[in-house]
Amino acid sequence: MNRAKLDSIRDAGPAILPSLLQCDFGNLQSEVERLSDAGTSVLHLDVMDGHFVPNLTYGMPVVAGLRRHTNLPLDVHMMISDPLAYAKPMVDAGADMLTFHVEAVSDAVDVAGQIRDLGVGAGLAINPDTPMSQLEPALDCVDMVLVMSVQAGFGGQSFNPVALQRIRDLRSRYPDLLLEIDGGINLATIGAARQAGCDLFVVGSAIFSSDDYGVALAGLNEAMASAQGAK
Ligand SMILES: O=C(CO)[C@H](O)[C@H](O)COP(=O)(O)O
Ligand SMILES: [Co+2]
Repeated sequence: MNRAKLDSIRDAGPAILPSLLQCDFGNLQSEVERLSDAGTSVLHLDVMDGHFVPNLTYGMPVVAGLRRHTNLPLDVHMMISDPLAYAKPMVDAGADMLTFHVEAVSDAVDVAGQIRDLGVGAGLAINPDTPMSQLEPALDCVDMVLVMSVQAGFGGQSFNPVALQRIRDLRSRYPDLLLEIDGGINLATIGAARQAGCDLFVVGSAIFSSDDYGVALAGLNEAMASAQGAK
């Protein structure tokens, strides 16, 4: 199945993952081509159910449509109340990494195991207000931790620096764990996140507010690469 793509996500790091949340959904195929031409190596897809978060985006048909038009690995951020109900349909649609929220489930170890059994990577996300202790039981059972630097649900929010200390702590305890950060990442914040030890940087507004995705990505890559103390 898709675990080879998990390796390509891991190998891509440090990398910027465009979040399609703020793209032109009327021209999705062309948006993905523009991102691909600009050097994107992994796409981040925000799935919201209007229940776990007060916002609604898209589901399997859009993921499957993207899958038909790109070979890029698809990193699916599931902001939904019942991730297991949609895990297999999402994998069948073409997801390569399924990230669920620790706040949404009662047994993250079980959910991660069931996702991995589907042949894809399992990611575990945590909102800024949730105690890190909630991650503990599952940290040895996931392929990636997504540290939210905004409250999940909307693009265009301001970066919450609590994420930096969280990344630092996780990095010092788990040198090889894939770490992703999501929310408010831009030219002013990406360097600190890299310095903290992050591998994957989800970026929405800071790319889609630009007319030229190549220029936006080049600037972000430069800011990331020049951060001191990177892993
Ligand atoms: O998960 C998300 C929101 O819950 C998005 O991935 C994130 O907000 C990206 O957008 P921006 O860079 O504008 O913050
Ligand atoms: Co996201």
